[in-house]
Amino acid sequence: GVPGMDEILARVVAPLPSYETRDKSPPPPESNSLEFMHFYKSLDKEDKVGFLSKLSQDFGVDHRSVSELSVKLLDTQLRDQATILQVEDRIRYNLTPRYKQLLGHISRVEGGVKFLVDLRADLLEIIASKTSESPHIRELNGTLKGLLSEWFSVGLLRLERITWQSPCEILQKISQYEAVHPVRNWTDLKRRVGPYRRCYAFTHAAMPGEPLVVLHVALTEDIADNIQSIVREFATLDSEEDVNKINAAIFYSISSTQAGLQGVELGNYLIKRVVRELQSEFPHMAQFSSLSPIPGFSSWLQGLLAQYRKEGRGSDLLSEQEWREVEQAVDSTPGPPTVDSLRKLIGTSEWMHSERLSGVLEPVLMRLCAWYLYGEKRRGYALNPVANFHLQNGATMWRLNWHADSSPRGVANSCGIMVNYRYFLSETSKNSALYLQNKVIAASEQVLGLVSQFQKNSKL
Ligand SMILES: CC(C)(COP(=O)(O)OP(=O)(O)O)[C@@H](O)C(=O)NCCC(N)=O
Repeated sequence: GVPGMDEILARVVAPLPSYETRDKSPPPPESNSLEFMHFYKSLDKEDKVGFLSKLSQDFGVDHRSVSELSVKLLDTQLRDQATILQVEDRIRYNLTPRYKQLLGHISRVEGGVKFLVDLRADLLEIIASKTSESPHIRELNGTLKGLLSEWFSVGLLRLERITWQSPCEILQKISQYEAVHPVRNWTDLKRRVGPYRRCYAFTHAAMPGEPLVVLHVALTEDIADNIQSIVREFATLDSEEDVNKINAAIFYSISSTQAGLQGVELGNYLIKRVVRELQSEFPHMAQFSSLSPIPGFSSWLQGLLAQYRKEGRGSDLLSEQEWREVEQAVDSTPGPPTVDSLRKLIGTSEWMHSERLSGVLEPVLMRLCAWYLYGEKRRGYALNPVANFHLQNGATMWRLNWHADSSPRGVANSCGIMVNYRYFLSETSKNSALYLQNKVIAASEQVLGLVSQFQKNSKL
């Protein structure tokens, strides 16, 4: 245990005022919140778990009073509506965890909201790492997520466009937070906020100077099919005159910066907000799409090949013709190629530089990748987290792009393939509902065609 923990909790976590005095009791002194924050920050990770367990378990809902009131409600079922509503309101009030009042008080002191965002990040880490399986910890996380969702609702967020004239401390953070295509140097960063580019972030008054989620956009003639043309291109010297070179907005990187705001859907709101911003700047713009990585495809593929080999079904993955082509292309290994030679082939990036080999592998890898994105599920939703994110937003799985990312990371993670999730504005809310409720994936003819090729080949 943590010395002084019980004492500080009993003193600082004010009891829930009685139902009768709920609107009349003054808030506890700000010093209580400040002391709580200071104490918590002084704890090491292990003690934080103990502290949060105690807070959530002993300072939550008074279960006895709720059950007593529930019995009363059963009695009054026969009474008039007013009485029933009264008892229900008492139950509603008594279902407020005692610590929820404390969280509200903390949010009103300087730096309190940021403290609570970081506290939720601790809770999420405790839950994800199964350090604690306590249902009270999960309940505390749920309560805090509810409060954060209210405080960070889209109406209270500020959209900021980041340019080369933005303060250095913001530009530095944009560079540091970039999670998808790491910024290499100042020149690289300058290009990402320069001509034919846009960079937007949501900020919140309670966390000044902190970009909560960052979206990088490329303004292009049509929907980009490779990332090098976006992040590798030498800075275009001309300014952004040529407006008819701008017909499409490509979201090529989005990153949330606060782990504690996971589940608050900031990225989705930012994309929709930026679309509106770009439509007002470029009224004729009609194409909005991501250019997304496919993290996890290569490792999934290695697993699939191993599984097929174990089950002796290796030959199912490729047609006779394709196996022969692979055999000819890798003339080094004697005898007919096996799944192993295919695994070795894909294990390095050599094949990318051989015109012949990549020609042979293209149809195979494209249909396997289409299946990975469209067919592989986790609890019914897309297994790939980036696909799941865009599909939840209502985007359409629109186009797989071969040789889209020739960087070592791109080849290692997804055999160089990237995917466009396209935002057809009139369809996003319908697609999002169909996906979330019925787990239906909106996909284009190209994607569905590749998926059916996989299914024909693998007799799945
Ligand atoms: C993709 C992101 C921005 C989605 O964030 P958000 O919209 O807040 O979703 P959620 O965290 O509320 O589920 C977030 O998951 C993230 O930063 N992922 C790592 C970088 C990436 N783009 O995959």
